[in-house]
Amino acid sequence: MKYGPVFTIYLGSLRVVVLYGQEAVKEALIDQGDEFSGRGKLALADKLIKGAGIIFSNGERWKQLRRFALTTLRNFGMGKKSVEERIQEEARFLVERLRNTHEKVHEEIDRVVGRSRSPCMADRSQMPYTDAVIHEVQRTANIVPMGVPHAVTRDTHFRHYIIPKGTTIFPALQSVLHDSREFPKSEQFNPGHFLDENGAFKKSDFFIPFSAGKRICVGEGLARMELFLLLTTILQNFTLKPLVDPKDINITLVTSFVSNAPKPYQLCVLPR
Ligand code: HEM
Repeated sequence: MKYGPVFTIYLGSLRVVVLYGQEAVKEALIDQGDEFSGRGKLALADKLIKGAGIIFSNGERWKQLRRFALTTLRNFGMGKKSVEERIQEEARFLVERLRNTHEKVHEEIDRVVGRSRSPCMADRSQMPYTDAVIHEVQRTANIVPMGVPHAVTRDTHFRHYIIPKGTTIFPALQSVLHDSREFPKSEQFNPGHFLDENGAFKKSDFFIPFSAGKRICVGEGLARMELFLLLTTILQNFTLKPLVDPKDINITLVTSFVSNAPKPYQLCVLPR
């Protein structure tokens, strides 16, 4: 089915506007960031969370909670050395307990990090292939395909629409992460989507698993640090071997609530 960049659907009696594709999502969440910074309603979240916490709060309360969260995360050292050390410790702990994503990742880890020390964030810039693999995992296994709902904070002129204040907005992150203009054969897992012809890492404006604009994920820096340090530490020490041929593993994601999760499957963790 072909969708336009802005369309309306009904979830029961709730009228919802969906933003589809990179241009519409960027225009709304970044260029008109203020208007689209409200949080939309989710019946289940209303029932369970009752508007508490950052994710489902709005207005002044949200601003204060967000400021507080960012300051606390910064004080805690998000994206800085102290957290890096804590994640390295966690990764070493994992390694102690456990002792092929791809040979190329192993090769890069052996060349840049070696076997005698823990990987650190400074290594990432010299490991374009590993960085591209992590980006491609997040792109293909996007855990929040429709984004978390937003709401417009006032009557908003967007393209040729007037969107009434309070309307729920779903920025369809999946439509950006799977845009075939940016990611040819977008349904296939291919780290080459994030590499240029010389094998250097290539940034993409279409890579938005953490969303964009004023409500962008507060934990992005921490999550990206964890993904890099945990994956590299595990692969530095182990080869992961599925019990069946990798092409027979069903990687279709299971959707529940607003999130996607991979199906569980078994693999062997072999010391290298
Ligand atoms: C791979 C891991 C993660 C992914 C893919 C992810 C993705 C997202 C997405 C898509 C949103 C919705 C943004 C929007 O409303 O447009 C979000 C919001 C949020 N995330 Fe994350 N997240 C991750 C990890 C984390 C971590 C580790 C933390 C905490 C340290 C965190 C804290 C939050 C908070 C507090 C919000 C709400 C922000 C707000 O409403 O202003 N996330 N995240």
